[in-house]
Amino acid sequence: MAFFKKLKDRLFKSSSRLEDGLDAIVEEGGTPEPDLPEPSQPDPTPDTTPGPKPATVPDPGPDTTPEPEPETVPDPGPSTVPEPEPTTVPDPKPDTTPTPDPVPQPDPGPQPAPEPPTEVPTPPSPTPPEPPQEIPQRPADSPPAQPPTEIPLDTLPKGAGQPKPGLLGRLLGRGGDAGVVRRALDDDMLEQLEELLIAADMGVDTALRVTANLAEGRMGKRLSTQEIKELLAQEIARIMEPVAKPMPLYRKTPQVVLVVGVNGSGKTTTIGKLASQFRAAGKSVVIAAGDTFRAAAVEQLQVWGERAGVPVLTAPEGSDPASLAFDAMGQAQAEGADLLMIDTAGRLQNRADLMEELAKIVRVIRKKDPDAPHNTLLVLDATTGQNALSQVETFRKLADVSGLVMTKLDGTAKGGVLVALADRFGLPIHAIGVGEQIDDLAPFDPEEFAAALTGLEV
Ligand SMILES: Nc1nc2c(ncn2[C@@H]2O[C@H](COP(=O)(O)OP(=O)(O)OP(=O)(O)O)[C@@H](O)[C@H]2O)c(=O)[nH]1
Repeated sequence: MAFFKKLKDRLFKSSSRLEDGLDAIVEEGGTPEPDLPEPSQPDPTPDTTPGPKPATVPDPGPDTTPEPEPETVPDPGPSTVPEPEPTTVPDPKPDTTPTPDPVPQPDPGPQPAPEPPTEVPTPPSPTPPEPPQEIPQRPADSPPAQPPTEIPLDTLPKGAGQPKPGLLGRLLGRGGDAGVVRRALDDDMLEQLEELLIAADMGVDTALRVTANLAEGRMGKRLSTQEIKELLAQEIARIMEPVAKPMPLYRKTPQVVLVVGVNGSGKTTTIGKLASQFRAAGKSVVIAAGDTFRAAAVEQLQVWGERAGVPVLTAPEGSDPASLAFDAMGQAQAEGADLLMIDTAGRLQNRADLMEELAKIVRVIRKKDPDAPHNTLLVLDATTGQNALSQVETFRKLADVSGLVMTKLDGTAKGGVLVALADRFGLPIHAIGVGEQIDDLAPFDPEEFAAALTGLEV
């Protein structure tokens, strides 16, 4: 609960925008009601059909998952989805050098994990090559240095997130504090709600979908701000649920995590935060400072490496990032590191160069492990709002993006963009950045997020 409060505080700008807007909408045509509001149930009024809106609306499922989403994998446990390792990355001829490393057996095996003391869910995974474990993400304040292998995130505000049993009941059943202002849901109000969600950067399609779902069966019903918040949170959580997936950890090491994103999106910071969490979970980590063209970026990464207690491999300014990645891979293998995190440049001004640079890094590390990189994380800055959508499109063309991290959700009124991203791309959201400190990377919990975004008290 404490963590939820922190998240809610951090998402203040987004939630207050929604909250203020909702108040204004409800007050505009609403009237205070004394005690019991709308008796709830089967309102005889024949308004079961959600009015004119739904027609416009894309309908819950059409393009939610535009691309096949490699998640063929059987979902083991809580939030472990393995992610089938796309291995699709553009690399026509990976084996310029033979180097047939001893390690790379496909290992389809779903065997139970021997190493972690705690229960590793290790599902019977038919498809994926590796049975991933769990991401070590932990709540900001959990103690470091045990190898929990299980995501401590469940220790968090579960209550906050769970579909609260009485939610609908409360919505429809009571909730009538004296003097609560309610407004009957009509087309005008729906339109205002759509506009509000669009203004919160949810995007047009998603805003339409959310309001249509909210309207279904409720046209003509009188709703208060609080009730609308609850309904919105419910809808948002429903959209986010499928993408809330921690970054999978594979047993095969070193697991290579390529981190991509435009300059300033928070790659370095996120690498530092992740490295710190992995370390806290008992994993050994090596970082490669792959943006060799910017000395400042390298220095910053070194600072984060120090904070996280993780070595940072660098190369002379202007040298070939692929060559650094290759060396780093060698070192990570030699040291028996669990994870190798590779920072990359984010220059989008010249996509051809960047694409070639990323492709070369991939080509080169595959000489040492044909399955690498095992994760390609795209780091997005929430303050860019809708621009994040085009960044995803661009980077998916440049690299085989396997998951997202959204940074700077604190201090922006554009938190709704995460909903748009989930709705549009269906890419796993591994974590969210809610500040500049090392602990300010939170696992992504859809219900907490939805509640925080809508300003719902939990
Ligand atoms: N408020 C806030 N600031 C963040 C967050 N994540 C990163 N930042 C800040 O964003 C700025 C850019 O972060 P970097 O990690 O340097 O971004 P980068 O993508 O590595 O940028 P380059 O090194 O230029 O490629 C820094 O000032 C960070 O402190 C976050 O979650 N919240």
